[in-house]
Amino acid sequence: MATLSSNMTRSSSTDSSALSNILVGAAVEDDGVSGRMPLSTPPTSVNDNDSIDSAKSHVHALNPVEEETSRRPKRARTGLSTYNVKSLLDAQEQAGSSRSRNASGLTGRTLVDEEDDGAFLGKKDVDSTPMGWEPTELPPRPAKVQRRPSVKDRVKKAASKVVGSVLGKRGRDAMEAGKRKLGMGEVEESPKQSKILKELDMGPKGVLDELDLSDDEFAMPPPRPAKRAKIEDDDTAMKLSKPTAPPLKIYDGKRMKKWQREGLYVGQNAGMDPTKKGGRKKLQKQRPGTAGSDGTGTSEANETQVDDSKTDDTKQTDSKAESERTFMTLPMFNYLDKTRDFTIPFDIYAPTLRKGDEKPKDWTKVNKNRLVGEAKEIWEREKLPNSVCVCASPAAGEQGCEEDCLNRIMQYECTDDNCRLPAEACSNRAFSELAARMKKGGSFDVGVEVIKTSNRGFGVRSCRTYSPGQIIMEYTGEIVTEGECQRRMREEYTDKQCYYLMELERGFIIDGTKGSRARFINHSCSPNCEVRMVRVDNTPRMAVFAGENGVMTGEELTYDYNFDNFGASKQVCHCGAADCRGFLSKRLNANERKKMAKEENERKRKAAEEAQKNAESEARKKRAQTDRGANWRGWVAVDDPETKERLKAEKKEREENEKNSTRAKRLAARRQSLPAAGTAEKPAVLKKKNSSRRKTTHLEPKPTEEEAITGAEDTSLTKSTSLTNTETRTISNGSKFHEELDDRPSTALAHTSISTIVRKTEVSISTTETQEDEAPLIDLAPSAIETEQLAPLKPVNTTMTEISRPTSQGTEASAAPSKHVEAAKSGLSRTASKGKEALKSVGEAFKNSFRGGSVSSGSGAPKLKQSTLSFGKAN
Ligand SMILES: C[S@@+](CC[C@H](N)C(=O)[O-])C[C@H]1O[C@@H](n2cnc3c(N)ncnc32)[C@H](O)[C@@H]1O
Repeated sequence: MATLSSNMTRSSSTDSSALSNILVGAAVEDDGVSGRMPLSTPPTSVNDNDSIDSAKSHVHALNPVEEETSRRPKRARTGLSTYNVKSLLDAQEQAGSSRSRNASGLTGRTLVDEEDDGAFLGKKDVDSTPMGWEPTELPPRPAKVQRRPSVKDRVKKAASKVVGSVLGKRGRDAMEAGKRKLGMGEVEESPKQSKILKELDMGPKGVLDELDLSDDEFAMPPPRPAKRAKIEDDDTAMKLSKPTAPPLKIYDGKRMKKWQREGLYVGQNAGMDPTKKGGRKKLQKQRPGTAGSDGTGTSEANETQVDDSKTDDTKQTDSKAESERTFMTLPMFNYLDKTRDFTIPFDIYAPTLRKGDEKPKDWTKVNKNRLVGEAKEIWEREKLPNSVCVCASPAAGEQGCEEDCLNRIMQYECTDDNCRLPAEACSNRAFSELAARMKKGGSFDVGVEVIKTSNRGFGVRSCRTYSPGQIIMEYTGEIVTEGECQRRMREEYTDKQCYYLMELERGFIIDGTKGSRARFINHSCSPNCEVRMVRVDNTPRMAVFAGENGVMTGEELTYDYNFDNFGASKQVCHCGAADCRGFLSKRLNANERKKMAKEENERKRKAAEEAQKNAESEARKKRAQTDRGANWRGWVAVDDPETKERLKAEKKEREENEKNSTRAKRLAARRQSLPAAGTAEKPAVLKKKNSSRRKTTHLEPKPTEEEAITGAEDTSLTKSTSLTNTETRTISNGSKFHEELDDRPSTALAHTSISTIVRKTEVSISTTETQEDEAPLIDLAPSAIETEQLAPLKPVNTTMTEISRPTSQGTEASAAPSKHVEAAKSGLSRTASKGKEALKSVGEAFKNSFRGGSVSSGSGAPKLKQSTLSFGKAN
């Protein structure tokens, strides 16, 4: 067994810190090198597997068998004990637990403590080893171990480079002084800066307290210089600093919207929502009167020049729009489980078709017009001579061939043959612009896509912005004659819901069934596009142009179909415009609109009347149903003889019952107690001479159902019955009123009397007229009318005087009714039931007497004197 020496050695085979095999009390005899004392160095690192396994090695060392297998150098192994490094590590941890760890996660401290200025492992540390030995003598101080500088050290070093001579002095005062010394000048501290400096100043060991923290370091990093911004001289710098925007055009003294030529969202501002109708208006409000180029090419020089003319206002608006452009915030976690609507910022929204979006079937895309059949021959014969425009060269930065260009007015596109201006200075070359765009062929250049709408089939959406009047796409298809078009409609398209026919010019029609995307453009009464014909190289072509407000990215393209409806049926319009005409119909001029409005009003009035009538009849039906009561069994066909029989029997039974009822008996008794007709005393009112006329009107309830049924069989009888009953009922119910009437002509009175009889089922009006110079009349005494509790009724004398009326036939005509009146009088005076007949004849008499004679009044004309049918109170 090897003995332990008080000397500690390090394996000579190691010369790095990683090699930390610590040998204690090397056995000299096994060493092979007698008398040579090993160098004693402390372990330098515990980050060494071999070291960690040293305990194991120790065991091995004690075991000669195992020792054979060990790979350690024989010199180091033989008869040596090692430190239990693990224990040492534990001890070290305990001693220096408050110290910081290095990047490897371990303390980074060695047994040579920096704080102790490199002092060797002290007694305290050695005590903690389980070796059970005491160092008797400390070896000489070893050379300082080289180690990697810590982060802290490196920061300090960096700081020292910055502030140079002030290194070592702590505090900002010293730093400022140093900076002054270096000629860096005084720097004003911002509040944020001073706060951070204060924090860094804390404690005597503030690591960063000597760093120079100027305002620049807190500010946002400066924008990256443009790659090409290698500024040669001041002039170039000036030029580069100017933004390169498309030129602004001044129209009517107002600036208009700026339309750029590149990018999906050119000309659109942040904050606008192309999916909302008000978006564009809002945008225009924000930027009133801003103008822009029409999207056709202008030179860079022009752009710079026009930009110079930008007012401060425009610049401010631009910078505002710029500042509005914010990044979309990241979703917060607590929003993930909530569903809510949000608007995607306009420049993130990409109107692109997605997988699975419905695509039109039965569509053959044809991007060029094709002449079909007859059309070809006629087409070639009808070539028109070319016109030439005389437009002057435009001023710098402007374009020529504007609104007053002859070619434009004549619907000709300018070409090198008919226009003297160079292409880039001419604004009337829409189709050539379109051709250039289509040649590029990118989705931005094509600029539209076909989408499925909710209620109008397919439609077309813009994938970019278009300036007002800018060409969007050509309407192409097969060019056919009118005859061929008719034939196709009759024979080929009978089962089609949509036609894609567009009149190109007189006699020619473009059938877009096989055509470009333009055929899918839907109608709107308030459209954002228009379709125009333009002759290009003498060939008429049809194209869709942006309307006067331009078109925004994502908007659906629409134009006014101005449909001529040949058939009676009109298609309902779903454009959703505020001023929608309601149908896919023709646009009307002012007069036509007026006429249409009038007709529409009339139609509405009639519809309202009809509706009211219907409502009334419904209400009547309802009322009748509720009035019928529980015994109502429904309608029966009166044509059915069985039913008729049954109804008659029922009616008879009812009448019998009524006759035998107590009420009937009471009424009969009352009737018997009345004085006989013709012998009744004069009512009080007759004694009173009254020069004024008085009219008493009784409102009568509607006829009962029974009466109605009876009425179907014998109208006149029903009327009479009704009248009699009415009179009786009216009085017994007390539902009455009377009104004082002014003097009125006797003819009117005659009318009233007639209406009393003829319209007896509705209202019964009995009129009393008293004239001083005439015979006494029978009337109700006022007291009787006003009395609440009426005395028992008695038949009263019905006196009717002769009625004379002014007719062309003279007195003969008036004599006729008087006969009937007499008859009625006698009838009435007998019994109440016979009175019905009498009244009927009276009615007839009146009717007859008025038939065929015009009523006139005059001093010599006979007067209608009196007509009274009344029941009065017996004295
Ligand atoms: C030239 S096509 C337009 C493309 C069509 N939506 C499609 O799916 O093929 C015309 C037809 O579209 C429909 N349409 C267009 N605009 C409409 C509107 N504003 N309201 C209702 N239907 C409309 C009508 O059926 C019309 O006959």
